Amino acid sequence: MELSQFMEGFVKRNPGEPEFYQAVQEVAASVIPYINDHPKYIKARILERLSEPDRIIIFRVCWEDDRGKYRVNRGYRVQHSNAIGPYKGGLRFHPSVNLSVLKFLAFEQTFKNSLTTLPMGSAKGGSNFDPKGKSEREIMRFCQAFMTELCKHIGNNIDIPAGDIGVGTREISFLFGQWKRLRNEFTGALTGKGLEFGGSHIRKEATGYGCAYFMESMLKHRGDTIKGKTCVVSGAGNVAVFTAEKLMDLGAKVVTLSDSSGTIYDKDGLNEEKLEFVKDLKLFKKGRIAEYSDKFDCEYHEGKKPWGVKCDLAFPCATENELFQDDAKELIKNGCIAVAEGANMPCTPEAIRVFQEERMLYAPGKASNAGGVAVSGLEMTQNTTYMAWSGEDVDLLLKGIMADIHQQCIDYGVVDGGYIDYAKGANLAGFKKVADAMMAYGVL
Ligand SMILES: NC(=O)C1=CN([C@@H]2O[C@H](COP(=O)(O)OP(=O)(O)OC[C@H]3O[C@@H](n4cnc5c(N)ncnc54)[C@H](OP(=O)(O)O)[C@@H]3O)[C@@H](O)[C@H]2O)C=CC1
Ligand SMILES: O=C(O)CCC(=O)C(=O)O
Repeated sequence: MELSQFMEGFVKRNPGEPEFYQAVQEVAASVIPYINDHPKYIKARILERLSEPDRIIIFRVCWEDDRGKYRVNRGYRVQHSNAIGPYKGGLRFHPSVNLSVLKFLAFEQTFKNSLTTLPMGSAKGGSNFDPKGKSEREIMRFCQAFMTELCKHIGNNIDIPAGDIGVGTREISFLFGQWKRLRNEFTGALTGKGLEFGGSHIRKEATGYGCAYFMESMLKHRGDTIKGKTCVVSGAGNVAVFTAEKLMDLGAKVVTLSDSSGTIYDKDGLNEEKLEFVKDLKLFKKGRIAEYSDKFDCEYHEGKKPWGVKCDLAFPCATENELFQDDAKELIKNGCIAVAEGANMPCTPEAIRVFQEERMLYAPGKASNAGGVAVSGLEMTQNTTYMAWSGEDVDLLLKGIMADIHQQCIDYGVVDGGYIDYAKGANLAGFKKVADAMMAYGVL
């Protein structure tokens, strides 16, 4: 099988979906040489089947704003694969949400969830609803309207949504409340819930903590450590702040955060007080990161990303395609030795090529940000056994899972000269488990 031939057919079947092409092409480039060596996968058309979602649900979400005006948004759930477990993946509320974005995210989730070692299939969903500037009551009404339709398609052993961009604990709480009301059952059909009603300790921290743990594993494998390193982090949401928190715990200096308006550059580095300010500002008050520079008197670069700042380690934690080829070159010029993706697909293919040609440590999101969904899996286990584990216990399990994912990347990712191609390793290890399950089921 040839990559170009496969992609030609794929693009024809999915017109106008650039993010989906990007994600599929990246995986197909790693997987095709492997399946050419294992023709049973070609005969079973596993790659064609794996790049076609099981099901896509699209629905109208009608709600009333605070002025009594009726509003209409579009809701989606892409149930990509339940080959190795129930559908599982986040919900995104952002004006940029469309089918291409959700299909790429659900596709990526397939390999990520496979890597976690837990029995989870893959999905992604959301809406083009923009939470910015909406009152809490508007957000609640929207979430209730969204769940009124979504509840017909999810459930404990069917599909278990969680948060993503624009969907944090507050939104999950509104969604879960409506689920419970409509279904008249208290089951853990969403993860990322509040601790009082079935949520897991460390879920909100897990994606960021896991990303820092993954970086620590990559550095350790090269005989190095996070301690003393200067780090640039993009974003200022859930993933970014908890990546920064764990990096600081591990002895690093974090000098940037950003949002869609600009970047703060704090030469002295964040500390506990500053990070608490950011959590309150971005996760609760939904303010702008520029307010950090007013409060702590540091540089603010309007409209800029953090990639021009001198650093040892970089963590893109905001959104897809936020780090381009020139940014990658700039990072290398400024001394950066390693990149771990907290976001999904934040580096463009050209940027990744630059990192890999330089033999830098580069961790793809499907490996380095898998800690979030892994702890979601642990939340599901706690819910179904009516248990609540301590934060220490969950953190220990998270560390073990991230170390296991790192090992899988090594097992499948060693290339010429001993360089670890973490992207290839993650794609192949993630692929093999799902593909073998599909083979076992026969023609489905
Ligand atoms: N939450 C989770 O558990 C997981 C999340 N991820 C991924 O991590 C990334 C961040 O998610 P999360 O932290 O949960 O989301 P949040 O909504 O908490 O934060 C998103 C952050 O990214 C910024 N951002 C969003 N869109 C853009 C854009 N188009 N350009 C520039 N900045 C942007 C936001 O800025 P602003 O405030 O201005 O909008 C905000 O700072 C996403 O790629 C997500 O898919 C991956 C694994 C798990
Ligand atoms: O916790 C989950 O189910 C999903 C998290 C997520 O959306 C992701 O891994 O991208």
